[in-house]
Amino acid sequence: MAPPRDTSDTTSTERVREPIVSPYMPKYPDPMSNVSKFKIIESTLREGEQFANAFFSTEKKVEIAKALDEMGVDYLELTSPAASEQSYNDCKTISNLGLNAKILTHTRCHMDDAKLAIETGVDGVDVVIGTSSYLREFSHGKDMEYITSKAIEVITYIKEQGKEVRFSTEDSFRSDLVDLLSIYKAVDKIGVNRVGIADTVGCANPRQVYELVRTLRSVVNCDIECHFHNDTGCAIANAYAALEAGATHIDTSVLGIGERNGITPLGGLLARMYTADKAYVKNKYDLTKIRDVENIVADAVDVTVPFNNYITGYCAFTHKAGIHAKAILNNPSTYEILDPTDFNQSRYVSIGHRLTGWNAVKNRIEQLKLGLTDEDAKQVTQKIKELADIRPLSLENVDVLLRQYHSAKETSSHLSILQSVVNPDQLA
Ligand SMILES: CC(=O)SCCNC(=O)CCNC(=O)[C@H](O)C(C)(C)COP(=O)(O)OP(=O)(O)OC[C@H]1O[C@@H](n2cnc3c(N)ncnc32)[C@H](O)[C@@H]1OP(=O)(O)O
Ligand SMILES: O=C(O)CCC(=O)C(=O)O
Ligand SMILES: [Zn+2]
Repeated sequence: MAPPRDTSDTTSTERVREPIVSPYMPKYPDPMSNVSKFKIIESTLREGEQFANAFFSTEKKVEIAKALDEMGVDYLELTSPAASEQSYNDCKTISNLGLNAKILTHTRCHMDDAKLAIETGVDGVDVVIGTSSYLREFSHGKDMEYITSKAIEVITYIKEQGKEVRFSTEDSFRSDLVDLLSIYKAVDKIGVNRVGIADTVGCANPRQVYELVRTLRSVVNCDIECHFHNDTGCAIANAYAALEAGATHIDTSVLGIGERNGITPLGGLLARMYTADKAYVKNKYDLTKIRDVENIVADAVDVTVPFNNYITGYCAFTHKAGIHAKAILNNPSTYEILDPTDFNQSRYVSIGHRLTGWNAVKNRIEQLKLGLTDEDAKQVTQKIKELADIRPLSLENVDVLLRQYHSAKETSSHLSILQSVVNPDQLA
């Protein structure tokens, strides 16, 4: 049994933890799995610009690019230079910042776009074209034969310019498997750096992702990038399944912003991967910067960080029910898989409500150094519950109650103590 821990401060983040051995990790690691050596292609400045609210000035793009670079993301993907003159200039500006992250831009499978991309000085080009029957018929109108020969022409050109190149099939999960494997094989043969799988409409589930990536892994030698939309809530799980199956790169955006309801969020992916390989994630990425990056982006696109956001949601590390609170105060690992201190976040134990328990209240009494007994803690807990049945209490309300109980105890007989403490209206 784990020994009890120091429980002194409900907001303290300085606690020693047991090493966490996840029961879900395979006993014998799969050599094809990349959960311990993945790379992040951060696409806030490409996919994120496709979010309905997004308008990024050059200055804002530079600020976001620098913040993501400081966090340690491997790549930054930028909007196509074909989109507008400013987009073209922004590719140049960000390529010239001298960041550690490699700079990519994202283009159609077209020579004109590829040439523009090269002009901007990016490190690499992410080329994409739809292969599903929907997109072949209603988007670009090209058949697989045309797509394959155009892909070979564009990839060859980009490689000749000494740049990194990735070829991706849009709407991969609604594309024909034979078509997919044949085109990936063809581009792998001519030395593409990565192939990409895209769940453009967010229809895939983790099992389908695992199967497709595993199959592809046995067909190509190059790296495999994956891009998941979140329409049906699987974007993080799909990214994880892809890495387990052998994908090497995952696309993210800050807060998941993108077309419709977006893609795999950077913070959510890091939370998931931290659980799988804490050392890799902590050493590679500066997790303490997640909140700052999210605030910059939330502010830029005029949204608030969701209350239940991974890591940074306002209640992500708040424990409420009495049973949870007691155990958390003894050992945070009981109800936390993420250590808030690793993310520069604080843990809170909420006590001003009807679900509270005397152990949590006792912890607060100790913090306030009121020197009450366990019996006192139990009695005052009952009073908190009584008041909180009418409305929740703030921590300040609870503190007033505890201090009043403490002074009443010093001056009154035991039985009158609880009658002398405030009623909820006085706590307002
Ligand atoms: C799933 C994704 O998110 S993919 C990335 C999406 N990103 C963007 O669209 C970037 C922003 N886009 C733009 O600024 C514009 O759409 C541009 C500059 C790319 C093209 O603009 P326009 O020339 O006015 O064409 P429009 O947007 O109406 O239609 C897209 C054109 O690209 C073609 N096209 C679409 N996808 C591809 C592709 N992957 N490869 C090659 N051509 C393509 C279409 O056939 C169509 O060509 P058309 O002019 O012969 O009809
Ligand atoms: O280039 C890619 O792989 C992904 C393009 C995209 O945004 C999508 O298909 O949703
Ligand atoms: Zn997308």
